[in-house]
Amino acid sequence: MTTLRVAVLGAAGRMGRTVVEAVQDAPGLELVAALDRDDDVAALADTGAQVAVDFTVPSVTEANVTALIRQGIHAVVGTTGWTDEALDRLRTELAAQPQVGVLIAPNFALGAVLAMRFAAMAARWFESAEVVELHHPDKADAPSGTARHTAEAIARARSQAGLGPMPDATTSAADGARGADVDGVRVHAVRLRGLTAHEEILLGNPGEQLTIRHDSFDRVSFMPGVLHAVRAIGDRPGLTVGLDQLLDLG
Ligand SMILES: NC(=O)c1ccc[n+]([C@@H]2O[C@H](COP(=O)([O-])OP(=O)(O)OC[C@H]3O[C@@H](n4cnc5c(N)ncnc54)[C@H](O)[C@@H]3O)[C@@H](O)[C@H]2O)c1
Ligand SMILES: O=C(O)C1=N[C@H](C(=O)O)CCC1
Repeated sequence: MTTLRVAVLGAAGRMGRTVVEAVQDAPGLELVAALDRDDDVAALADTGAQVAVDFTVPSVTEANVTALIRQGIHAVVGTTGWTDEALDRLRTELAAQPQVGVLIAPNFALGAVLAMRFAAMAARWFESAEVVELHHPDKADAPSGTARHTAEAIARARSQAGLGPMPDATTSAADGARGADVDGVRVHAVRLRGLTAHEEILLGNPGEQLTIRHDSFDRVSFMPGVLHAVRAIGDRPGLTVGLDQLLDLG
């Protein structure tokens, strides 16, 4: 079996530390670099890294991934905060390095990926849908990348089914009381000590409710998805958004 040389960016962080351990324990993978703030991503090719995993912060991840692409290193990215404009800039970078693969995924937990898929399947059959995400209070961004991705998928499914705006008679609300509006879907963010990463999708019809809930109790929940992506990304040139694209979900 040939060994795949892997680097981790954000290696001192909560996710980075877990990824470092997972890569060290994974058959067929070799950890060749563990970088954090102040390390030089632009010199990573010197380590022989073939794939780099980025769990850093939204303000630096685009510069990191751009540096990886320019060195011909595949990227598996869990850092949140990506905008459509930033994704377009990556596509432009990738056009000049057509052999390089980049995966950007807001959530690597297999259950979370399925919850998003189930929510998108269900969305067209319900009058109302709202998303509640619940995370540890050390998280920088709100709403979570996963909740944004979920809300966008619900909005897309509703639009494709010809559904209009959801019923909501609110005419007066305190700031934030109705959550953030993501493509017309309300998203509510809870920050609570003791939590890790959780999401509930609430779908309502007259007389019934469907709740789809996923809980990550520990960061090890993200590792099977990360390792799967590390092994798969070299065969998937270009930009891929969402781990579901690598799971053969149909
Ligand atoms: N996709 C997923 O499944 C998933 C799961 C958990 C967290 N996340 C996301 O991953 C990101 C990191 O989360 P976390 O909880 O590990 O955060 P964290 O704050 O614990 O870790 C971030 C690390 O990045 C480092 N860093 C900052 N600038 C850097 C740079 N220029 N180069 C290299 N490293 C740098 C920091 O020093 C820190 O060690 C967040 O955006 C979070 O939302 C995604
Ligand atoms: O702990 C975090 O931060 C997480 N961020 C991701 C998000 O924003 O969706 C995924 C879950 C954990």
